[in-house]
Amino acid sequence: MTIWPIIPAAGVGSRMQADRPKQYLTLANGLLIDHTLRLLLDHPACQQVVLALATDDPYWRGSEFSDDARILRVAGGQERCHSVLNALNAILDQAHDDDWALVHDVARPCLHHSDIDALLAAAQQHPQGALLATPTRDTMKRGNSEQCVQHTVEREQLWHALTPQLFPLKALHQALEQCLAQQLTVTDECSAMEHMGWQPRLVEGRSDNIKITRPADLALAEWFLQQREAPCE
Ligand SMILES: Nc1ccn([C@@H]2O[C@H](COP(=O)(O)OP(=O)(O)OP(=O)(O)O)[C@@H](O)[C@H]2O)c(=O)n1
Ligand SMILES: C[C@](O)(CO)[C@H](O)COP(=O)(O)O
Repeated sequence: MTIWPIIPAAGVGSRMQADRPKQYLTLANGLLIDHTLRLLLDHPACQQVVLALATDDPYWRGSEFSDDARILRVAGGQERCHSVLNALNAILDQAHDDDWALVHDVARPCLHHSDIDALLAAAQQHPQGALLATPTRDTMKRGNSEQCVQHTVEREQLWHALTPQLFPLKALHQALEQCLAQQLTVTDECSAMEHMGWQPRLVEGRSDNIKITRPADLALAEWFLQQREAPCE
């Protein structure tokens, strides 16, 4: 059984409002993309990485991993789900039936190996796959188009989906293909598996595994990354 790490990194980072895609911003003395690549490649289960990059990405050559043979580059797609499907298509003929895909956003550089280990352990016990998630802490509201409260959402068993998400590779490929053929909205791999009737395991992950999305996320991520280098680490 092989784990295939897939990193969707072909986004433009529009919500970040920066002069370049957010994965190429510098945090804690390194490119965001390099922090994410390094943490995955340093994990024993990740011998190589399938990296989906924008076809016109001029920044990749600035990565310290741009010549790293452990990275298989594939063309990203219009949306995140298309980038992930392109990555799966690129490796499908090499994959065995018992291989798994571990999909992790490049925009989540603060991931810890302990969470990867917990996810791998959970998936060994749960054939329908698993994803890192954190329980919601706040009272949740559903708003309307006027940004007024429609109702309070029951928060019992309400989770924030994170990444990595870990699924049998060929099942994920089939699920994504079917969802995209039906033009279903798929914002994470778990959504596609749910459409197939699967019930993946929720694995509680660290709340510092944030997705860098908006400018305010940068300072927090910088601090988290600096803590990783703290002597006690
Ligand atoms: N066509 C796309 C869009 C997004 N992603 C990746 O999917 C992850 C999560 O997406 P998001 O945080 O939304 O990144 P962006 O799409 O770049 O951000 P925005 O929505 O603000 O433009 C990111 O690592 C991003 O690079 C991708 O590989 N291909
Ligand atoms: C995959 C994800 O990070 C899980 O929370 C999230 O769905 C990505 O969403 P985005 O809009 O592509 O950032």
